[in-house]
Amino acid sequence: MSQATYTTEQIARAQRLRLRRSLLAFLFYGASATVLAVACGIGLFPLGALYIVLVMFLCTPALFVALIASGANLRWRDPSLTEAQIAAAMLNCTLVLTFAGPLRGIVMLAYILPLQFGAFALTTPVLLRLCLIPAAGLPLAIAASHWLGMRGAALELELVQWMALMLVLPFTAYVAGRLFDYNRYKRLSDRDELSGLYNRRAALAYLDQLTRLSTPNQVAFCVAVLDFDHFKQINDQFGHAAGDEVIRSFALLARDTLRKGDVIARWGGEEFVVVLHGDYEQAQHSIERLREACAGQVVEAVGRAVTLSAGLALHQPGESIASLIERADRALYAAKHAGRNRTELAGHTLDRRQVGTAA
Ligand SMILES: Nc1nc2c(ncn2[C@@H]2O[C@H](COP(=O)(O)OP(=O)(O)OP(=O)(O)O)[C@@H](O)[C@H]2O)c(=O)[nH]1
Repeated sequence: MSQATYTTEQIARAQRLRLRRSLLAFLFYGASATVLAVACGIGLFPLGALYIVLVMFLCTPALFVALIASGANLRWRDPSLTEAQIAAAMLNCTLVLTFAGPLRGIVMLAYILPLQFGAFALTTPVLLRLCLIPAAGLPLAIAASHWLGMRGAALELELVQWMALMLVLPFTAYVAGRLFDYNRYKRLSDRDELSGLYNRRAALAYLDQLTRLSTPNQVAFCVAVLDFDHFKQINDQFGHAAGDEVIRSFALLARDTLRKGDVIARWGGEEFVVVLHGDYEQAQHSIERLREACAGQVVEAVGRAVTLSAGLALHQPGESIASLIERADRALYAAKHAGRNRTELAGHTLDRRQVGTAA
């Protein structure tokens, strides 16, 4: 598999996610439109304004969905268009506020909602920059509504409400931005830089959690230790960068091949650990599928497939992580000895059974 091929796959996956998120905006706008329609029904929002707002509420998410579906978003610095979508939602909120009359005091709180979508995705400075829209937009909406003769509260009250909003919004932006920082830090500390997989620390934390669950409730899980065959030769023959490429393409293959819920981590060097849920048979199936997929995937940087060997161990109730890994490691050693490109099961006794062989 070439670098270009899996980059395309990654982009397609990210685009699907972005599209799903943008489609969710229809729900947000739909719910807001329903509230406004009710307000209109009881005479608190003008019908003519409702039509204008409905058109905007339909066109705005449709525009973003079209940009993402067509791939035009990929030309943006942030292809998720998160900042643009939040800005658009805030502008729409300003439009509603222009016609909100006596409802303005409560409707202005709706500025907080789009900001929350920026949590985990945008930094505090960007979120604070977005707060400039309500900071300037709300006074403009108030001025326009007074000019249109649709005033809500007394100007003094409107001013105090605006000031209160200016207190709440930057604080919300700050908290949302901190969530982004936390998320980024967590990703950096849990992930292996080269492969993008979980690192050893994250895998150990996950295993620790599982072993705690496993003892009283008998949650079955297995651990596999995987290791590329003759990887030193790959490095010696094609160079370290090509070796890195093998690791990267394997990481992508593993993500696509393993079952949902199986967790793979780069244990170190060219060694990986997979935590597999279910019993021995199911785990064995999953690892064999991965091993076979790896053996069948030509890595462009080296012009051939690179095989791997695996050792699989079923966690015994009360067993420590170190013992579990050691048993899987011993099974891996046996797989290497038995000729590589195969999976060996770690028996609870000394008896080990070969379960997969090279084609
Ligand atoms: N390119 C690259 N190579 C690495 C990395 N980490 C470890 N290696 C190399 O992986 C190789 C592992 O070699 P060995 O432990 O001898 O094992 P092997 O050649 O795979 O042989 P078997 O495991 O017995 O099949 C060494 O040459 C390491 O330098 C890495 O991040 N990138």
